[in-house]
Amino acid sequence: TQTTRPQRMLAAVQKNATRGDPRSVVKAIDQFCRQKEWAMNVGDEKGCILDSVVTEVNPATVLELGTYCGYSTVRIASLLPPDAKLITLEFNPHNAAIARQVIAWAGLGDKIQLVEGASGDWIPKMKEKFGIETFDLVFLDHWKDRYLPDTKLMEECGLLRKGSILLADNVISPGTPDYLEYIRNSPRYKSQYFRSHLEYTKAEDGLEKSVFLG
Ligand SMILES: Nc1ncc2ncn(CCCCCNC(=O)c3cc(-c4ccc(F)cc4)cc(O)c3O)c2n1
Ligand SMILES: [Mg+2]
Repeated sequence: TQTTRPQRMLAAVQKNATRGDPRSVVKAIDQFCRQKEWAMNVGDEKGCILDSVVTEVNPATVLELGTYCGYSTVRIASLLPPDAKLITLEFNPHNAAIARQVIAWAGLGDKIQLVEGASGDWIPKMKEKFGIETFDLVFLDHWKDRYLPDTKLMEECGLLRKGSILLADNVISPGTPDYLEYIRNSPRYKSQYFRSHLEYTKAEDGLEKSVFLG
C-alpha cells in the first residue's frame, strides 16, 4: 500500500541520520525535502533564524503550536539548556505518530512533551495539566488563522510574562495578515520581521519575532 510523505520522511531519517544526534536528524530531513519531496518544515534557512532566537532566549519553557513531523521540535530542543521543557501540540494523529519517532531517533524524548489535540482546546489547560506558569518562548507554526486567536488566548490564560517571546512562521507565505496587523500595532508587543524564504524555495517568507511587554 502507498506510504505517506511523513512516513517517507521518517524513513529518510532512520536511513541517513545517526541515532541520538539531533543535528543529523535536521540535516537528513532538509536533504530529503531538497532532493526528494517538498514538505512544510520551517527548513534550513528560516531554521538558522529560529536557532539564533532560541540561543538568545535560552528558554526554560517552550510551547510549539503545530509539530507536523517534529523537524522544528528537534531543532529547538537540541539547543535547550539541560532542565528545559518543550511542549508541542499536534492534532493530526498520523503526523503525531511520525513526530514521536523522529523525536525518539534524535534522542530528545525527555525534553519534549508531544500533546495530541487542537491549540484552542489545550492552551487553557496548560497550567493545570503540565504545571506551566508561563512560556519563555512560543513558536507558532500551526493553522495560520489560529495565530491571532491563540495569541489572545495565551494572554487571557496568563501564559505570557513580561519578556516572553513569540516567534511566528509563515507570516508572508501562506501569510497571517490578521496576526501581523494585531501584533505590529499592539502597544503590548515589540515586533521585528526577519525576512527569509519559504522553506526549500525562492519565494519570500519570514519569521515575526514579538516580545510581550506585559
Ligand atoms: N489549531 C491547531 N492546533 C494544533 C495543530 N496541529 C496541527 N495543526 C494544523 C496545522 C496544519 C499545518 C500548518 N502549517 C502550514 O499550513 C504551513 C503551510 C506552508 C505552505 C504550504 C503550501 C504553500 F504553497 C506554501 C506554504 C508552509 C508552512 O511552513 C506551514 O507551516 C493544528 N492546528
Ligand atoms: Mg511553517
